[in-house]
Amino acid sequence: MGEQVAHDGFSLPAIGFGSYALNGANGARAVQAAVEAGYRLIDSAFNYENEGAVGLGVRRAAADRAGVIVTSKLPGRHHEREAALRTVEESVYRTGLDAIDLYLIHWPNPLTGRYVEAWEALVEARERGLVRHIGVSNFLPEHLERIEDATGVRPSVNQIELHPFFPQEDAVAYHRERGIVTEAWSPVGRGGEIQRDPVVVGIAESRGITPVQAILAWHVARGIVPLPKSQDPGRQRENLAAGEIALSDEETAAITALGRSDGRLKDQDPAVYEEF
Ligand SMILES: NC(=O)C1=CN([C@@H]2O[C@H](COP(=O)(O)OP(=O)(O)OC[C@H]3O[C@@H](n4cnc5c(N)ncnc54)[C@H](OP(=O)(O)O)[C@@H]3O)[C@@H](O)[C@H]2O)C=CC1
Ligand SMILES: O=C(O)C(=O)[C@@H](O)[C@H](O)C(=O)CO
Repeated sequence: MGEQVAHDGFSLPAIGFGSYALNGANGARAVQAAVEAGYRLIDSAFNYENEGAVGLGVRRAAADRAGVIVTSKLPGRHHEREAALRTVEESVYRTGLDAIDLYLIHWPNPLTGRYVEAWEALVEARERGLVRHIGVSNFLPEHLERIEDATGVRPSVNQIELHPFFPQEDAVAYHRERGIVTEAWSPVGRGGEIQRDPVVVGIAESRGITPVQAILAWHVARGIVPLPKSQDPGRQRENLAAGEIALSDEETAAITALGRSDGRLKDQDPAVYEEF
């Protein structure tokens, strides 16, 4: 249930796995457990310094590597063409895999203003076979339009901050019209206050599911691919199972209504934020 297909036919599972702060031996164990639990989309980034742990976890898992979509992301300091291509090559090397399945520009860094060059480099990396699919993260519509106008290539995915306090209705509608799959980062609000919200708790109790499952089912109902991170195999399974829960339109609308104008977790507005 809930698989999402991009304009180019690239298909993503209903729920993926986040890996921020899963590093070293513990990180590799957590990723291996996630793949063995059934996750088929793993998120990572050059900046997380865990592409090695992610690759090792995927390779160790008792699963068909070909069915697992491994993602990484290009950091802001490497948007220049040569640096970008070197970084992608290094990412592939660190994973120990033949290629990376999905590679994103991590942040547009619009003040520096080299994201079109970075996109051209990702198009080239795909042509060279270093990566299979390309996309972006934290891009606003103006950034999406600029890269497509410059290259004729539309990203398959845009990964953005998205959780009940920040439901991003306009961005989700914009992506849907263009066949760009929306992935949600910090989909359960980094495990904070959202889980105790009375609306979320009420829906969870009425269905006999956990608050985190109610939140993840809300993403799935909206056609969004959430990327929950958990180091714990039990919570990993709990989160993945939320892909089978179908919320009603009323329940989905009630959670969307929790959105706040100041709902971002941190001061990271992609219109001005620059990430190294
Ligand atoms: N593109 C971008 O700019 C960004 C991308 N990301 C990506 O998105 C992923 C997810 O976002 P992240 O910021 O990690 O936050 P999440 O919203 O995934 O929350 C993770 C936190 O929630 C806890 N948690 C997970 N599942 C449960 C559960 N079932 N019950 C209770 N607590 C739970 C985890 O604890 P525990 O591990 O102990 O279970 C952890 O503390 C990242 O890991 C990263 O891959 C994140 C930020 C920015
Ligand atoms: O984790 C990521 O992908 C980031 O881009 C970070 O900037 C993240 O948003 C963060 O807040 C790390 O503390």
